[in-house]
Amino acid sequence: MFEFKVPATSANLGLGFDSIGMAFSKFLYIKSVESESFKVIHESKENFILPMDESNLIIKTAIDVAKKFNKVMPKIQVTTINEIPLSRGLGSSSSAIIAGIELANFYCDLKLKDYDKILIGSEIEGHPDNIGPCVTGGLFIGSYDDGVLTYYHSPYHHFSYIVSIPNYKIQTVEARSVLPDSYKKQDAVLHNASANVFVAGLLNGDQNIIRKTIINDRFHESYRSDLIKEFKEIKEIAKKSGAIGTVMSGAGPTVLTITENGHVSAVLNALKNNIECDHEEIFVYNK
Ligand SMILES: Nc1ncnc2c1ncn2[C@@H]1O[C@H](COP(=O)(O)OP(=O)(O)OP(=O)(O)O)[C@@H](O)[C@H]1O
Ligand SMILES: N[C@@H](CCO)C(=O)O
Repeated sequence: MFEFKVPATSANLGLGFDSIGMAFSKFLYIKSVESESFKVIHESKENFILPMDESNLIIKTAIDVAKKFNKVMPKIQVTTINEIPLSRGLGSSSSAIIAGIELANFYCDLKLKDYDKILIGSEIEGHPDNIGPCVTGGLFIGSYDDGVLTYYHSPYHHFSYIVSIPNYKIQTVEARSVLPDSYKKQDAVLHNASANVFVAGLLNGDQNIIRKTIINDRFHESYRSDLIKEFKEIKEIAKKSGAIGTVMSGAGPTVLTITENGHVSAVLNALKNNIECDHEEIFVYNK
């Protein structure tokens, strides 16, 4: 029997497109035992739509990773309890990929280090911003390009967080298809400069820096705002009630609001009173 959990993650944090992510305390729980065939038992209703055989992303990843190391993945039965909503911008696909990597690592004795797990996961996802914090917890800042991975991570204790989770799904591929192939120099320069300062603010817990820079994304949010009809309104209401900043969580439709500690109730109540979707405080998961 092998049991573990993988956290939800929120990617981008606005300016860190495909690079920054944070782990949060909602989990994909996995229990596995060797079996006569590959089988996935879903204990959470929302996951009943997912495959139960080796075409399931968790099992498929485990088989592929074992193969990559010239091993054969033994047949297992996996039972999942999943608190991470599917296709809502909270990193469900990365949690499934990391679960598959952990299973291959355990059953094939691959002795993978965190770096190896993030590298393999990034190869599959194409970017490390959800995969990274799934493995490290806390705050993750990374870059991945053509097999080269570099990252920084650390536990994170600044600020409080609210997620607003609309009741519809957006597939990441769809949300990426609306992005342009290139950006104007003026936009790229503003985004880059703001992102550099934003990271300094993030690492130092400097809310004034975050307030001023988080609004300067030029890479994805404006292109995706037609897909997330609540985004502009959530942002305005959160700002009026004193929040530090509001961003799309990953590829959406979940929206993430950052507030000062002790100020969550005011923002949460304002959101609950004005916008119809699930709003809840969510906590950073530090390993
Ligand atoms: N627990 C799981 N088991 C098997 N497959 C899963 C699981 N969770 C997610 N998936 C697969 O990942 C897909 C969702 O991936 P997608 O990238 O669209 O959204 P997301 O990862 O939730 O959002 P984001 O990347 O924006 O944070 C599901 O439709 C399913 O195919
Ligand atoms: N950085 C990714 C996260 C979702 O997988 C995106 O915004 O498309």
